[in-house]
Amino acid sequence: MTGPPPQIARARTAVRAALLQRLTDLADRTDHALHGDQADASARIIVGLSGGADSTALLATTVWCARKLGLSTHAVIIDHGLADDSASVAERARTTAERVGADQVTVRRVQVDRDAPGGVEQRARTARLDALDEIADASGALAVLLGHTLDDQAEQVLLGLARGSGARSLAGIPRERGRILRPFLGTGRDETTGLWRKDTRAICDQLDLDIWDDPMNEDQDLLRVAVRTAALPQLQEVLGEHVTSALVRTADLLRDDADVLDDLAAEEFTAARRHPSAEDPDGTVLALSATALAPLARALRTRVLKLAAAEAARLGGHPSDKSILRRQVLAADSLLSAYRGQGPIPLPGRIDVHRSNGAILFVTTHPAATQRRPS
Ligand SMILES: Nc1ncnc2c1ncn2[C@@H]1O[C@H](COP(=O)(O)OP(=O)(O)OP(=O)(O)O)[C@@H](O)[C@H]1O
Repeated sequence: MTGPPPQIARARTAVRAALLQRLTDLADRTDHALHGDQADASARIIVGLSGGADSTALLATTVWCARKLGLSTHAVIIDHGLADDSASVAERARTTAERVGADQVTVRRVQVDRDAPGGVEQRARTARLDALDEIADASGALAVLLGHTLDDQAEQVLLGLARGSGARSLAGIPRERGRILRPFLGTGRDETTGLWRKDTRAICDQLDLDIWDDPMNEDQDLLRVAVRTAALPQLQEVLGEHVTSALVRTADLLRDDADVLDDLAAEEFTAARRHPSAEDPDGTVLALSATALAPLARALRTRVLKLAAAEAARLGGHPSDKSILRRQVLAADSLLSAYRGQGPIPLPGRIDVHRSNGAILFVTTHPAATQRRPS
């Protein structure tokens, strides 16, 4: 007896591993005993289906694996309403989902404002993830699976390098965040545990599945398209075919480093934080001990400062979606590493950072909070 083609076998291993890991994590957290390999038969796995090759291959594989594990599969197709034919594309995906045997199929229309400032692509993504989240909440889904591939990962790392990003950003797209899982990114142990775009296409060919190539992919996210169609192929020509695998490996190595550094920084942040003082009973001024932070390595100091800035913005009611620029972090860090009476240093989220009496103070400049600002 011959087994399935290698791409299908690899996809099954990847999806099964991701689902089992999720079930184990949930069982550890809730102390629910798993009955061998089997879980609650009504437990749902949502698959985000665009109708493209990646998510179609993911759905077909998930239906197969979920049945073996006693789980049910719910395909969710988000219609962003951005193209004239978006409803018929969604219906086409619904037909495919029914054909591969999804237990439930939902098409959800979302509103995406085409004319608002900022990228329409980003707004569509946010609306899509919000809708998936809402549907997952409503059905109590155990996991939401997305079809990102190793090619997406390599592109993400290259885009990060082009921006001069640090370890967290070069760690790329996470395999798992809460209930969101991306099984085709593999386990991280080596790239052969994941799937490339050519593999998902091969799976759809082998299973004779109808797939839809999004024409908007070509003009929406221009930088990403340039990386996909020009930069990466050229890099492969000059440096060798292996370059995409190498970029994926870089993401895996840096994710390990970033995880350790972020954990350490969170511990240092907690240890350096001073409790609300008499002058600031509401705790809207966030204070850190400068003496505790100064001896730390810069990689830790800057992470602690970023954590503090995010927390201060939250306390002040101005969580910022702008990330802090490197030069802003270094300016704040100079209050620790090269203090000569400088400051205040402005940061996103309407924060000013001062040094005073052996403390680094993050003060929100929101009018309601300014009244409580220390002198
Ligand atoms: N219209 C859609 N409906 C449901 N799921 C979708 C839709 N579009 C994309 N997805 C899911 O998201 C995955 C990634 O798609 P794509 O690469 O187009 O998104 P992206 O915008 O890069 O996503 P991300 O922001 O997560 O990186 C798909 O494989 C699929 O699982």
